[in-house]
Amino acid sequence: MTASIGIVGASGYGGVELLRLLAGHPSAEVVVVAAHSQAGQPVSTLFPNLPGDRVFDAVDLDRLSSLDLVLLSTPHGASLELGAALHDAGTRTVDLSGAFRLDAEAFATWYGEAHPRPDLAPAVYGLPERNRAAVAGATLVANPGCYVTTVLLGLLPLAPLLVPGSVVVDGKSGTSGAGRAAKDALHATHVANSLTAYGAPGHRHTGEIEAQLAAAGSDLGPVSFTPHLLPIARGLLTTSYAGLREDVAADDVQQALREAYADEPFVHVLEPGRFPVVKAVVGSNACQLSAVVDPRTGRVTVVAVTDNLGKGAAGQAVQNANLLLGFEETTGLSAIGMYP
Ligand SMILES: NC(=O)C1=CN([C@@H]2O[C@H](COP(=O)(O)OP(=O)(O)OC[C@H]3O[C@@H](n4cnc5c(N)ncnc54)[C@H](OP(=O)(O)O)[C@@H]3O)[C@@H](O)[C@H]2O)C=CC1
Ligand SMILES: CC(=O)N[C@@H](CCC(=O)OP(=O)(O)O)C(=O)O
Repeated sequence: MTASIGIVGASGYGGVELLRLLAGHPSAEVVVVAAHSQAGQPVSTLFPNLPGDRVFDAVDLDRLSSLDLVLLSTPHGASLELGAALHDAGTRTVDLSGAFRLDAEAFATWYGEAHPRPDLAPAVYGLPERNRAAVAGATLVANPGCYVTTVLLGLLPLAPLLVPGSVVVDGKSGTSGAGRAAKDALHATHVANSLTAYGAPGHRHTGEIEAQLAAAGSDLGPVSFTPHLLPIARGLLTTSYAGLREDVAADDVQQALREAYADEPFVHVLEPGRFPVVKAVVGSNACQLSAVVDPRTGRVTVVAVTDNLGKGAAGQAVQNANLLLGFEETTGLSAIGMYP
């Protein structure tokens, strides 16, 4: 079977990565590449890695709802509208934005606006390593945030071992995490040879991390999260610190991680003392992580890396699409990272 796929937001960074990945997918045909301001423009003008004469389509909901699956790689405002309409039409949809990741109350807190469709908030949370059965049966899937994916893959297996209120997360992202729209702070002259923090306290991903830890049965209370902007195009590294409960040994930490990911194709646990490298996962759907326990402080430090456009966005969206369409979960995602 070949599935007909539509991408909305194809002219953005998530969109171009979806196009790249799906070009290598044996059972998916991308029949709609919809954009907003770029509709009518040749794809290759924006994205030289996609030569040819294909032109960005305009958004046509009737056309989209006739497809096997739609990927929304749009700002959350557009996703709120399109995701709800596609859900109501019964069209399987993966939304890469934050529109449907939180319940309505948390959405209002972290996004500063009322959710227009509380009945869809939250949709099925598309972290396959935790939720693959629910994803497979869903109509609307909320793809997790890039920082959140990276943090959760490290913290979720350890959550029962941690002290509530003790979680501190430091995240660092390449500039493609902010999307294609030119922003002064992302200009090469600001970013190159530099490093800065932003958005703390109160970055939206804080609420998503807290909600997912609680949904997994480990309400660890408020989390401190500070993101930083790395002078690289893509790739993301998170360092999470948390206090360990009194009777937890360093071996318990390693065992929890190994057990959680023994059979996972995309999550690789490194031995303690080996730290993951961003470059090793760029271009792939992988997450690499490792944890070390400091007996002096009683805290664990978990370091994890992903490609923000891979496992942090488009790669994970393809993984979710495979589950929704009944394909092998890894289809089209076999590329390993580029190194050096
Ligand atoms: N970049 C990343 O690493 C990650 C991004 N995300 C999320 O994925 C989504 C896409 O991000 P990203 O690709 O980086 O963003 P970009 O800014 O690069 O792209 C946004 C896309 O949305 C389109 N768009 C804007 N407004 C509308 C609208 N009203 N209707 C239809 N399409 C619209 C744009 O079209 P046009 O250019 O033609 O105007 C463009 O194709 C966002 O919600 C983002 O938060 C999630 C995880 C990681
Ligand atoms: C570098 C950079 O600016 N990163 C973005 C990543 C967030 C993102 O992409 O948003 P969602 O995953 O929630 O949709 C930011 O911090 O806002």
